[in-house]
Amino acid sequence: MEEIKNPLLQIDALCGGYKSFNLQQIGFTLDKGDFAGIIGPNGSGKSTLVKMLLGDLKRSSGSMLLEGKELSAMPVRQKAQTIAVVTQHIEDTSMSVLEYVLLGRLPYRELFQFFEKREDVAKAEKYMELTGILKYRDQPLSSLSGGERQLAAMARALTQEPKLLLLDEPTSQLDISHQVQVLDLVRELNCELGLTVLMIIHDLNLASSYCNKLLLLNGGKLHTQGMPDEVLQFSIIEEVYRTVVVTRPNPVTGRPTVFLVPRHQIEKLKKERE
Ligand SMILES: Nc1ncnc2c1ncn2[C@@H]1O[C@H](COP(=O)(O)OP(=O)(O)OP(=O)(O)O)[C@@H](O)[C@H]1O
Repeated sequence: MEEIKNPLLQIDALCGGYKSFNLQQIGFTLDKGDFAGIIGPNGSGKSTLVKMLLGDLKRSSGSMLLEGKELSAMPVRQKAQTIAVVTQHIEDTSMSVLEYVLLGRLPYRELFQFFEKREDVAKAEKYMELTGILKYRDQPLSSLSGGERQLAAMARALTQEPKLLLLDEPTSQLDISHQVQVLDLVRELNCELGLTVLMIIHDLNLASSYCNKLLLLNGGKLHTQGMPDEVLQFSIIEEVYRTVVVTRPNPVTGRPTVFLVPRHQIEKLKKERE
């Protein structure tokens, strides 16, 4: 029986960017419940694509539909309730962690509502607990480490209870245990609540372990898209990243794992490939 698809985000022939760099004819669909990863070398256009989805950067052509409606025509408040984003650059503010996380509830405030409701605080505390930062509730955000701030930003985005969660390198400053903790949490929300996730991630092995769909960008173009084992093939990675790699299935998950090959070992690999 064919799987029933339920598209949340449909991107078609998307073009645009900066004077010296353009996204070219980007097209992909995210179905509800997808956990998709945007991968690609430095400067390939990953952040440019996310900025365009957020409306921070104008496209020159193409369409972006969210639940069938053009994103740019969506009222700001509705967009803010639907899409949440965690970027790498997190404010260095003296507001408390709770106050910061509560910003996620702003799109839900009613006119003339000056204070958050008790249910908003309960939601903020729930996601602070889940991200492991509830213990810093009343501390200034600026007193947290870079990784802890990243967790606070994640709690703020989840407090927004969006349909689409955009993550720009959510694990870049986290140690391996926090990387797994955060991605496990995102996966739980993805599986249990059907939250659709689109995440920029450099670590190909984390991308492989968590994502069901990968979008590989190269020079502003979508080079390959598909399931991890369709995208993370050594010939594709070598062409796009211009470095020698070996791929093997992860012994536990069966998903492809990418191993780097240092230059002094390349001769050995060449012989094996002969
Ligand atoms: N504000 C800007 N003005 C002009 N050019 C920019 C701007 N931001 C990015 N670019 C250029 O656009 C190209 C793509 O950048 P982008 O940040 O989208 O890449 P990326 O894939 O996210 O890279 P990285 O992995 O290094 O974060 C780069 O060549 C970059 O120099």
